Amino acid sequence: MIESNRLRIAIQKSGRLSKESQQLLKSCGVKFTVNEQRLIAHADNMPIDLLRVRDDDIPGLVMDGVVDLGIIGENVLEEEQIERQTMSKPAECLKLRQLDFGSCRLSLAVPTEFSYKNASSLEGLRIATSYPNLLRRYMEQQGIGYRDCMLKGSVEVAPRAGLADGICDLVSTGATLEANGLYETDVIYRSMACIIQSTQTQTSVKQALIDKILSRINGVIRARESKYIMLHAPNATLEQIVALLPGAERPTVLPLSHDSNRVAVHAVSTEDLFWDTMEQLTALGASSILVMPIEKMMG
Ligand SMILES: Nc1ncnc2c1ncn2[C@@H]1O[C@H](COP(=O)(O)OP(=O)(O)OP(=O)(O)O)[C@@H](O)[C@H]1O
Ligand SMILES: O=P(O)(O)OC[C@H]1O[C@H](OP(=O)(O)OP(=O)(O)O)[C@H](O)[C@@H]1O
Ligand SMILES: [Mg+2]
Repeated sequence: MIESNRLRIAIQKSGRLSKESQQLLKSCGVKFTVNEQRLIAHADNMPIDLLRVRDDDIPGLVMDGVVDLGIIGENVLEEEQIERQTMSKPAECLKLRQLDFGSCRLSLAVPTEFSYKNASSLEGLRIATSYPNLLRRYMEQQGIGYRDCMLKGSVEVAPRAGLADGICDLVSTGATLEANGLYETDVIYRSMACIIQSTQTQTSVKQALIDKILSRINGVIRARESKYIMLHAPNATLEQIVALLPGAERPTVLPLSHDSNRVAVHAVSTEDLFWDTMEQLTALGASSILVMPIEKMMG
């Protein structure tokens, strides 16, 4: 690790993970301003530096101990790990936790006119991908021989351009596949963003700061997944109403002034309250139902 008493965190400079990575750190109380031209952003209120890089570089920076933490898609992490293992390079890092964004899957896809039965339909054919290691692992598991066409971008256009017969690329809504006349056949890897730590973090001061950030991330994600619910419930249906609140434990029940037939119920729910549950609550006589976001949670 290059000596520095400031914690270094690598995040994607620009792309699918950059806004949410920055937002997550801001929600954890790290104050910084990003200058689009600059590689490094220094936090004003904590000894933390953010390194803004291509996402492909993040796992290597963490595994080589150049930075302490990184926020990265599990797909890129796993790809780099296999790559480094094959080349006998350091491939160790600690996955601290999965995050709540960057959800996508790595899938095989073929042109709409391709008659596909299973992965063996691709035997001997050429597959374009930016993830040669994850693709190879899957095809080896299936016992299928294929040819690689390594592309860093524009993978979806490869079949139409005559470069490959099929592709192995990231899918979220499927809109990009559809726009390119392709359909998804096999999901080979499901991915979310995650936060990783170098195994070389040296000082206890830095480790304490990492522990603090991680505990705050846990709080931010728990809060994002939770809702604060307030409603008025008739005494007669109180039990049924409380039972309908998703994941709510021990709600607070308060008397209402000038109304002895109803009570106010306040509860923290670990899930969103969906419209159909709201309608069931109303059918049980609940009124003044308020569902509010929670900003922070701890303890
Ligand atoms: N459509 C998507 N929806 C949600 N998450 C996605 C989607 N596509 C990719 N991701 C996740 O975001 C990560 C970054 O995707 P992005 O397309 O920004 O990468 P990139 O083009 O390789 O960027 P870079 O310029 O940093 O190399 C992916 O590795 C994956 O984990
Ligand atoms: O299934 P969809 O919702 O259409 O998403 C999938 C697309 O999203 C990603 O690319 P991105 O848009 O991030 O651009 P990129 O090709 O520059 O990486 C990914 O590489 C796919 O091309
Ligand atoms: Mg990349």
